[in-house]
Amino acid sequence: MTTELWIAIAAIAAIIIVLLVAGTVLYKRRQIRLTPPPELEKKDQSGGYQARGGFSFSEGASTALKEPPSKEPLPKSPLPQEPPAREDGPRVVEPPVQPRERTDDEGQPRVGDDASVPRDAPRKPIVDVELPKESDTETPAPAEPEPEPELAEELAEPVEEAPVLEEIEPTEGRLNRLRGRLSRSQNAVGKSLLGLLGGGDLDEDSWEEVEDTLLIADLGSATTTMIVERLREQMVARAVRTEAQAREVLREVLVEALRPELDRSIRALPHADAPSVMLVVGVNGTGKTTTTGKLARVLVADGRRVLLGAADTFRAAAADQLQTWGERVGAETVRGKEGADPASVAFDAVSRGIEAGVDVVLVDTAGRLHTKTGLMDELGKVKRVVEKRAKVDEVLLVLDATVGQNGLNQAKVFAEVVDISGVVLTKLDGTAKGGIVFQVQHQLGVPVKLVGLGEGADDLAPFEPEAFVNALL
Ligand SMILES: Nc1nc2c(ncn2[C@@H]2O[C@H](COP(=O)(O)OP(=O)(O)OP(=O)(O)O)[C@@H](O)[C@H]2O)c(=O)[nH]1
Repeated sequence: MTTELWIAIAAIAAIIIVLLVAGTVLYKRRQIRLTPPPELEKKDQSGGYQARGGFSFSEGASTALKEPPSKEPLPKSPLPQEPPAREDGPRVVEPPVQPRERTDDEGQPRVGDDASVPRDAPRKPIVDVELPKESDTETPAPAEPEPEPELAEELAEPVEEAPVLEEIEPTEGRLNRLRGRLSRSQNAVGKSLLGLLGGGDLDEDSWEEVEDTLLIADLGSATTTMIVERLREQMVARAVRTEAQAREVLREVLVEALRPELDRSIRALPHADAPSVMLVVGVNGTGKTTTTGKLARVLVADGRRVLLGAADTFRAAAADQLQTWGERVGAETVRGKEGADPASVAFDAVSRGIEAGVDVVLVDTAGRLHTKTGLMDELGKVKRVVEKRAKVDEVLLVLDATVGQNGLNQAKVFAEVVDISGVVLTKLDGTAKGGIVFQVQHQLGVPVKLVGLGEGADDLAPFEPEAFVNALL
């Protein structure tokens, strides 16, 4: 072999070595390799959902008050009239407005379902009993013999005790107290994300797993794609090399996806000449009545005078339930007869609220609505009619976090019917799919303002993106 040939072989070998080195360097630059921190950090396993503040209330845009109700009769929904009292003893009166046949699809009706019998059927007629005149009460009734003492005890009507006003838990730092509730359900998502992003090389398979984790947590495909793209982009741009850096990027990307800049204050502050008016809407069973009650407590604790309107007239128990919530904090409840026009009850409640000079009127509406037209008629009318008396400042849509995509589809229909201004995500304590928060905001275009984290009276907290993500991670 000649010297030239040896030189040529050596040159080729040198070129191959240079190419190999350059290739490896380029590959390593593109590859995200995370090195674990030198010492394993001892982390608070409970999630650490730390609330920085309490509930934030604001005043809605200025309101144009109309004339008092006597001057402005309701065009379409006259208030249910009491039948005139008759002198000839007790009689049976049919309810003034017959409730329509409603579907009750295991308590979770879906938009578009056909009508069927509601869960509370059959309904009892209302017995109208003539009240004794004042003069009658003074003369003892002679006919009935005195019952035996023990029997008298049994027959005695239970004495209605004045409701005892409850202590309301301070609203400040409420998320902090409820931290365990949220973290129990959300931990799985956070842990698997950190597990994926915190260990070794991030190849295509790892990113697919990240995507799957987000999808399983109910973030939806659009939000998932957006988050994964942003994560990849940020990890490369910031040359992330350690687990701590990865955690920080993940935290920032998730917070950003929750749009912390949105106004999440509850428009509950009164106007100069009228109370603030809030409608609580949503499919039945999502927690509307409970949320209305919890919100009333928060407002009372904040020193506000609250009036409740039980416009869910399809189920007598719903009005009872709301009234009980009101009594527990000393708030008056305006209710109509079962099956009455929800719009007229809502109108009545707002009128009463103006008359009584309260700060805020919370109206609980019915969600047992099955066709979009029915929903439009019902809910649209409630809002229109109420606005004859005062401006509606806030329409809160209550959404059950455990229901997932179906619940979101229903929510979209509500959002098309009334302009919702905020979402309350309930039952976040009972699901590992808290990712619905991301989707709700993305798809409905309104902020999640409150979260329900339990069945307890004070298990309602303001939603704070940063606190939520911190708990997640
Ligand atoms: N775990 C949990 N349960 C909740 C939460 N919010 C409400 N609930 C429960 O959900 C159930 C339904 O709540 P309601 O307030 O009656 O629901 P609704 O939407 O008013 O229902 P209808 O009156 O039938 O229209 C009740 O058992 C509540 O205690 C929450 O944040 N967490």
